[in-house]
Amino acid sequence: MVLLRNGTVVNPKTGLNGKMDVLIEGDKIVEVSNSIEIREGFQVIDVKGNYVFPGFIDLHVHLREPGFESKETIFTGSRACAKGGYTSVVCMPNTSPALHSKEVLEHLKKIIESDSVISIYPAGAITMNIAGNELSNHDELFETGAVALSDDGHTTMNSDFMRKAFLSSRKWNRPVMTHSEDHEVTKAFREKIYPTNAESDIVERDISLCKETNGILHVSHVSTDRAIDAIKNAKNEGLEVTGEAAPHHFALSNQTVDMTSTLCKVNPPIRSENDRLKVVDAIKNRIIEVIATDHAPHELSSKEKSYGDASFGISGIESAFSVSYKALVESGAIDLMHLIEMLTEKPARIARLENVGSIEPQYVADIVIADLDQEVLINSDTFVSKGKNTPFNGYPGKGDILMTIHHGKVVYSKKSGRNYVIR
Ligand SMILES: NC(=O)N[C@@H](CC(=O)O)C(=O)O
Ligand SMILES: [Zn+2]
Repeated sequence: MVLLRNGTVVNPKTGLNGKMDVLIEGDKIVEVSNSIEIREGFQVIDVKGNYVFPGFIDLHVHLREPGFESKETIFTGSRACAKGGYTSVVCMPNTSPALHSKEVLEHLKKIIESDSVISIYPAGAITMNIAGNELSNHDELFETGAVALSDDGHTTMNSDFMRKAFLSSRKWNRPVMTHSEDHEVTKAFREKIYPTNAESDIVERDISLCKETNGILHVSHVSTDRAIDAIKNAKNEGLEVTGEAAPHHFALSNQTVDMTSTLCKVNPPIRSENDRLKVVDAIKNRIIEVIATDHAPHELSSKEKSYGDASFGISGIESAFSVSYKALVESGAIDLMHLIEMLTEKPARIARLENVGSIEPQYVADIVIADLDQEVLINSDTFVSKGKNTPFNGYPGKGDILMTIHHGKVVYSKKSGRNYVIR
């Protein structure tokens, strides 16, 4: 039995916010109450002065395996997630081979079982090779454990295939997760920043297909004014449409970073201050309900190229919490409970993950302990991810992850447990 003592528990699902002890037995939480008596055989971790949250859940990460092991592996990526406070993530299918068949998903599952320190749930590809030419077998993907369908950066341009994906989403009660980018528009912008309409047009198309098919849509990394309006209207109409935002879209804008640097090259792009403020506003108003990192690790050599040739993406899982706490809570946009809801309860609900995302009896013991007084200057040299590609170097974050517990086991501890008195 492990007893987390004297911490401040913030748990959006039950509305709990206060000093509480948490008792863990094996991989489950068994008790949450004001004061739990220490009994023989308890391992006590005194977390006085620190916060206790449900383990974070990220609906959009790229862990690169199989196929791109020089960028990240399940081994390195899962440890990077643990260091960021994440205990469950949904990994995107743009691997090689793509996550488009039972065979590939089963192969990935084996790697996860042997190498991962956290829970990793795959998103299956909508089309074979995420190439947009042939549908994958959605039933087979869901039967093999996919929690969503997505072609991610390779937007499914064929509307009929998208219709089929939405019909599968309703049949399996699982979301289609879309990276919205009209390739007909962006192909003319190879050397330049992609325009907002490339995103907004596809979000509008997908919402209308979702409506027509009664599907389930989760819009990934939303970054434009018009996409947000479309999601807001869809929600008002009662459609099952949700949206997520990435830290680089609500914390950075083209006013604050050097947009010619390839470290800022990401899809969708970092946009104007007006778009950034609109994303923050949509978070405040719960039009955007989830924070997802779009963790996209790359070797630095693929960034040390001309702008047009460099890879898109930001390695974001290890900076996400400090950046989000600083940019959203310290700035006064939202309160701590709301931030934790966006990192735990809401993503659990959207991905239909059961018994995670809350600190309550019978839930899985996925827990993160944080020091919210700690300033954290983001420094990619400290990343355990293979991807050091971030525009956040030097960003003055706030809030440090001290310990991450997955299924009752400590999978990350800032100083190998020495932060705490363990008796
Ligand atoms: N988001 C990114 O900028 N990059 C993603 C791919 C993608 O979604 O386009 C990646 O896999 O690196
Ligand atoms: Zn994407």
